Amino acid sequence: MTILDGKKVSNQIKEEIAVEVAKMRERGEKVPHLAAVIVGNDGASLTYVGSKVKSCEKVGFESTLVQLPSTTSEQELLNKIEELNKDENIDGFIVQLPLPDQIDTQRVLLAVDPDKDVDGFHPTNFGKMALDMSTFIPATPFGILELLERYNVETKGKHTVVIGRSHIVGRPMSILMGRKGWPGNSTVTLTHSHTKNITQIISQADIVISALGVPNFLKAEMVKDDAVVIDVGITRVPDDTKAKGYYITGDVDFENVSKKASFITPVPGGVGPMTIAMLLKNTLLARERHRSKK
Ligand SMILES: Nc1nc(=O)c2c([nH]1)NC[C@@H]1CN(c3ccc(C(=O)N[C@@H](CCC(=O)O)C(=O)O)cc3)C=[N+]21
Repeated sequence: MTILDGKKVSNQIKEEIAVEVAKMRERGEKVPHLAAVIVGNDGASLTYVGSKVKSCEKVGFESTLVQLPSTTSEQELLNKIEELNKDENIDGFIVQLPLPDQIDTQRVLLAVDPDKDVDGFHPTNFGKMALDMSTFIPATPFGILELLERYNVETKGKHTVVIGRSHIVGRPMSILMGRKGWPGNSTVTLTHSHTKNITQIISQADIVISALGVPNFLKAEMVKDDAVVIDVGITRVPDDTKAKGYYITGDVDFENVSKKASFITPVPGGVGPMTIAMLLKNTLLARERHRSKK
């Protein structure tokens, strides 16, 4: 069994990006600038955005954190997005999800300039991804592909079962694993809350990608021997004995599933850190594209 060490690989990727940024500086070029917009003060969202900003500093990017109150109206957020779209200094930005109820997420995602959409959530970019055109691939699926690639995991002809059809993980992952090339060329089954015989389907999977958010959902008896197991679930479980008052767990019963799997991602330290590294990679790409356009 091999652990797909997202922490380690994400640090390697950040080092590679830092080298590129240092070259940009030496050439006297502008370095990439990422902005993150967060509405409200959800604890987990603040943690993620905080680590995105910290990672920017680590690789030498410029970063801007835009914090708006939870009472922000949709129009106020759209105005902020327009400002970021027009700001020549900003190469890419993200609007952290989920957004408060008074804001229509679809309208917000449509307002982001596709050339600055480093999350890859705009329909233009999502469509390009599905059509194998060059674009920004959503960071979490991109991170999973990168892990499979760096650990030389065979995906061709394999049966990949994706659990969960969210717009930011399950849906794009199902498209990417079935694309031509590697990592891809897989036969994909996308499962969700209305899937019948889900345990039977999972038992046939060579590769399982669980993006459900239900702790301990995936148990050892559900996966076949030597399966590749990717755990995208991240749940904070309240626990008074921990310093932070909670611990983090994935969808997978790691202790037992890891005994059966050929490759497996841990939580924490798996897909999460890869997500951040790939967001930085997309931002570097955005900078390079903006430069070559001028
Ligand atoms: N517009 C937008 N883009 C996103 O990419 C996006 C988003 N909204 N909303 C929420 C999800 C979730 N997400 C994570 C990123 C890093 C970790 C991460 O680094 N996790 C650490 C643990 C961090 C902790 O202490 O909670 C780990 O797994 O090791 C987790 C989750 C990005 N998302």
